[in-house]
Amino acid sequence: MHKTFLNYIGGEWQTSKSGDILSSYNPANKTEVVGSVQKSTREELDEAAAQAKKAQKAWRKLAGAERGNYLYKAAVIMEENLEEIATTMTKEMGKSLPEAKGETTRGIQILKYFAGEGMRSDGDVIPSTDPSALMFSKRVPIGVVGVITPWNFPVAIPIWKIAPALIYGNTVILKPASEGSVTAAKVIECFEKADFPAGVVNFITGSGSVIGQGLAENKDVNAVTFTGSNNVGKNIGNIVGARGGKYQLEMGGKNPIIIAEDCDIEAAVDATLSGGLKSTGQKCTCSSRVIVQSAIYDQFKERLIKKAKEITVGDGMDASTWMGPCANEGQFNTVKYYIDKGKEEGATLALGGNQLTEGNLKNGYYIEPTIFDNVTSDMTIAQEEIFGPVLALMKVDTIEDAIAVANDVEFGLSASIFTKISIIY
Ligand SMILES: NC(=O)c1ccc[n+]([C@@H]2O[C@H](COP(=O)([O-])OP(=O)(O)OC[C@H]3O[C@@H](n4cnc5c(N)ncnc54)[C@H](O)[C@@H]3O)[C@@H](O)[C@H]2O)c1
Ligand SMILES: O=CCCC(=O)C(=O)O
Repeated sequence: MHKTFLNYIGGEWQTSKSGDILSSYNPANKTEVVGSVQKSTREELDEAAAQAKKAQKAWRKLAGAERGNYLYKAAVIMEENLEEIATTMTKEMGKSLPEAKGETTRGIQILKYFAGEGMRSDGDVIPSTDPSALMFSKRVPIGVVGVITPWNFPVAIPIWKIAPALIYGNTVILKPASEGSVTAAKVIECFEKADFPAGVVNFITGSGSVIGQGLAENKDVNAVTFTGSNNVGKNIGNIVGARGGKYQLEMGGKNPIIIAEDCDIEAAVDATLSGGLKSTGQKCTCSSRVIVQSAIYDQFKERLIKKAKEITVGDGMDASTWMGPCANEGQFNTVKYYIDKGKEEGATLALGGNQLTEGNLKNGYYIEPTIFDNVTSDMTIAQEEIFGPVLALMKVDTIEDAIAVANDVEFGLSASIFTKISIIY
């Protein structure tokens, strides 16, 4: 029997007056409901903002060390619940259980790090030309911070936004992506158990266009921190900026991995598969453009395909699974769209490209590890973020060409290179 989670506003778990819920389904087993959350209204968001504003007055006055104690306590409670949180994550968005445990551990470490931040220097003394002047900078809270997060890292991303905001005396309202909301609710339960004062940590679920947009528009929300897709992020930045609020946007990527001719090919193959296909390619940092020097192109491609064929695809809860399903139906359809687009535009499908339907796989959103060959920069699959298990192999002659191809996209997020020489560019 699955559980329906409530909003957490002003220190109380509350049912939405809408009477509607949103359910999260297991992408490895489409008919299994992992849990449900509230489909909240704009009025409930306004209430959360008012509560957060009220609570911030006292929260900002606590010593940093005292705020740090709350964060540390939440981290310890999360540690006690690590297994449950990670299992929920795997069931809700499909990443393998070891990856989900790794992410939960990362969230705990981030909380502990920021707990310590309450005892570290929070400013600088700056030399002045006037000997009688004391010039200094000091970090001060902004007020209420709205936190809008995606589904691909449903623990680490909310925490890496919430923890720094809280330690400096801000209060927060978290609105997670619907497809990661049940996992996020379990994290918020740990914050509740850590006894944060009412209104310091608030949690509200619902659609992006109502609750996400509402956070961007609400004047009591002094800053918005967002991670997600480019279009949504740009819209949020415009809305918050227009009302004089502060905003922070972390968005998509189309990241290159350069394979130089002098590299250790086995190490480069392993890194390409891990960087491109772990979490089913659903990372902003996923290295989806594999730029290979022509001298080793065929050798590298052959090794890459051979090892990619060995990848075990399945339910993230199975110990033998290396790669899970796409996180949801929308993402599954997007990946299929880009595979068709790659074929249409003349890239050669060197491996995969199909839905997997054998045995239990038929119940989930599974796509084979997919490798395209002969990809050029003008193709859509070389320019747009796919967010799926699809690698694009691109052949270049020189390192200079490789760097030019690597830079030939509108994105700039992460990049890697496999070589034995130092490159100064
Ligand atoms: N740069 C990074 O650190 C980073 C990290 C993780 C994910 N991402 C990016 O996130 C994307 C995948 O995540 P996603 O599909 O959840 O992204 P998304 O943009 O669809 O959703 C992100 C969040 O925004 C909310 N939202 C949707 N519409 C909104 C609106 N009109 N106004 C306000 N909020 C709205 C969603 O409900 C969700 O909480 C990818 O592009 C990926 O690269 C980036
Ligand atoms: O999806 C974006 C976050 C990427 C990340 O944290 C990672 O690759 O570990």
